[in-house]
Amino acid sequence: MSAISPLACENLSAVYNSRVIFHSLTLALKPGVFALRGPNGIGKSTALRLLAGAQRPATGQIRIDGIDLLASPETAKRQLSYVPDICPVYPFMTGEEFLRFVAAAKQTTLDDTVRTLIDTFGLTDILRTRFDAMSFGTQKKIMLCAAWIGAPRVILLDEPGNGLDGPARDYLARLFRQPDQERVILFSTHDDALASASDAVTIEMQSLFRHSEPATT
Ligand SMILES: Nc1ncnc2c1ncn2[C@@H]1O[C@H](COP(=O)(O)OP(=O)(O)OP(=O)(O)O)[C@@H](O)[C@H]1O
Repeated sequence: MSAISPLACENLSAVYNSRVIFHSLTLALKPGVFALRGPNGIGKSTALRLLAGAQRPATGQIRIDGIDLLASPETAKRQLSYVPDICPVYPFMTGEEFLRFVAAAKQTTLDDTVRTLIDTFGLTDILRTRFDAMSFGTQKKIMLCAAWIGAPRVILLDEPGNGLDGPARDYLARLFRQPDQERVILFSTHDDALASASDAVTIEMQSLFRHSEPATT
């Protein structure tokens, strides 16, 4: 196993319109599955957006598999997948087109792992449907399948159980339980059942702030 932490950050801070949401957020995760927990407004979604490179931190450093995400975003993002809670909609694409688009962007193909995910989520027939004709939960399942494309070392999921039916949530928990010696999965959730069924290590958001209390709403 590589000694480099797949996901690490130091002194991250997030500021919206000069309001500090948090600062000094620091972590270094070994491979495993981690549930990011904390009250509404503490900054879980914001932290995941920063770690995914979808939003620039006001200060701090992020390393994906040892690569500086802010200095070398394209290289770092090859080892990273991120599924936000509200997924961006690709109205004119079918599910299959979207998955192939992501695979092409990652210079790979849809491997057996992804095909198994598609099959188990029951998506095979609906892959020919356009996004704008899919339910929220179906869109979410396709985005989750996309997260596994290219076997990234870091998968960041914001409330991955939201919108999923019971069997799909159970499957997600089973998927999280599969040991992977190389990968970090970090997901935020308010769903106690998903957190415990997935055997995830709980990370309280509060514990990541080194020097001060975060702002909450
Ligand atoms: N785009 C934005 N502009 C201004 N403020 C924002 C923005 N996004 C989030 N915030 C604020 O940042 C704080 C943290 O929000 P965030 O969504 O990261 O929290 P959270 O822990 O994920 O909350 P929840 O559990 O409700 O999903 C909140 O006070 C929120 O109002």
